Amino acid sequence: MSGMNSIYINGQWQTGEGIEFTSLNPISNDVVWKKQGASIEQVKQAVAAAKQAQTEWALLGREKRVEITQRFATLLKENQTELARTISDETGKPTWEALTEVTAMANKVAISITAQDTRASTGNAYTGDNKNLHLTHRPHGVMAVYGPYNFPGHLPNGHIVPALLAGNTIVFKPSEETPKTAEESIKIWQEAGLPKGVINLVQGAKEVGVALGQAEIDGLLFTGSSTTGKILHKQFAGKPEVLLALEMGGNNPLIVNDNINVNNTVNVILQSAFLSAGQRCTCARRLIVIEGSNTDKLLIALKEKAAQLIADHPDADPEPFMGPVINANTKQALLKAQQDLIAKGGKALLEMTALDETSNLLTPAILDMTDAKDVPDEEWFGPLLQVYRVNDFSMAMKLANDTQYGLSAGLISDDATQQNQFLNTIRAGVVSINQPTAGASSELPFGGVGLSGNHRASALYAADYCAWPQSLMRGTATEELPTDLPRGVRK
Ligand SMILES: NC(=O)c1ccc[n+]([C@@H]2O[C@H](COP(=O)([O-])OP(=O)(O)OC[C@H]3O[C@@H](n4cnc5c(N)ncnc54)[C@H](O)[C@@H]3O)[C@@H](O)[C@H]2O)c1
Ligand SMILES: O=CCC[C@H](NC(=O)CCC(=O)O)C(=O)O
Repeated sequence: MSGMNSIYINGQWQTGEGIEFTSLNPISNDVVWKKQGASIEQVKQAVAAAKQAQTEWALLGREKRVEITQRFATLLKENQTELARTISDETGKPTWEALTEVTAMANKVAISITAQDTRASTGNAYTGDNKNLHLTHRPHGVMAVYGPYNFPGHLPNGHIVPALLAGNTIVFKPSEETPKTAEESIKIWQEAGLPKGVINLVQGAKEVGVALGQAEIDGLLFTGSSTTGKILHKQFAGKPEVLLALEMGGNNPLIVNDNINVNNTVNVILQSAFLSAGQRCTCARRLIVIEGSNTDKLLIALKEKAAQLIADHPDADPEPFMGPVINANTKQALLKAQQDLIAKGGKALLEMTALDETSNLLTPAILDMTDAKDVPDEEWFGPLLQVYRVNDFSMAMKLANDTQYGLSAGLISDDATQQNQFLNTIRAGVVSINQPTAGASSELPFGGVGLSGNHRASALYAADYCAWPQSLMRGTATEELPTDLPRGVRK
């Protein structure tokens, strides 16, 4: 494979014939990857190759598909150091965190196999007594998978593995920020023995995403921003035959009761808000504190410990808590968002600053927005936490649900009544009690309501959107067919 090959179609690496683009290390600004993306014609070829390969892949049988995905998991473990290095190079994530991402990718295989067995079996899934009834699940066909930059390995993998197990073929369009991670992941699939055409890779920015959405695909599995998700949703209106799964962002609330252990609570808040420099879709964006004797103590301790979080390059010594944000535009947008929020009446308990001119390392921001006016209901994807002080739990719940999104939400409280009310009334797909909001489990469904998703949850439930159920009512021999109609026939 020559160095400039960037596109993988029908088992062959090719030079891209589209727009050249670059992925930069977000700390050093060194070039990590620079190649041409796919042309519209290459996108069409990738979809055609996936279509061509699909029937044979589905007929190969589940056992063989399981075997190949398991080999992929083994190879991920064998290559974890190199793949984690690339993830860190492209995203700036600490090495420890990039390694957990590769582990999550490998673990996804066993979880997806079990999920498929229990939720969308390709055998007979009917469990009743009627011998004539059968239930199985069939693949959709060609699935387009769109990835975000924040988990460039794990999140696309969470669509790809279950889709392949179900017998679909894939055209993968990764984030333009993280092409090298995608390239290396595809090479691992290649080594795992995936037949040609079963997985195809088209690199590029938005224009490649648009072209893929206009091609003859049977499903589109998207993880990314609500802005892009809404565009795709409009684009697929009137196309019920295309499966659309949207995993999008959130403006996630975290409620904290007053009667809590301050030190431990601070740790949960920091993990919720600033893990991955706030670049997790489940990160808490709004901290809602119920006023009481601990409030001032909690906010002072939060500010002090947040100021001690180390933002540095992936293998710095001492080890960093977090890395940079993804690029210079995002860094500037976050600094501007902070200014705008302060202009709306926010008070900086801890101000976000750029650590230097050239890298995209930012320190965390904690803004008290209690007296601010007209605060937009927006997701700022970075280390920016808004604080709201409220008088009681019912005000906290009202504010928590005052969002068009509904991805994650958390409560820190030992009060059983509050816990119960929270669970019964919070509008969010991924909820936590006395646990960080970020770090959701792959062993549960993962997805949001409102603007955060379209009710096609991923992780454990990805098996559901990767296949459609086929119900069969099977009679015995034609000889056994009824000799007459049961009623309504003139004799
Ligand atoms: N709910 C989840 O599971 C989840 C997980 C991770 C990230 N996210 C969200 O993703 C966002 C960060 O990721 P991002 O910035 O890479 O998202 P993004 O929406 O900018 O990009 C996602 C993908 O869509 C492509 N794309 C962009 N515009 C397009 C268009 N008009 N048509 C077709 N494709 C297009 C991009 O090239 C990329 O591959 C955050 O909002 C975060 O909350 C959600
Ligand atoms: O950035 C969005 C994903 C964040 C991550 N969630 C998961 O990994 C869900 C589980 C899965 O998809 O397997 C998190 O909550 O940290």
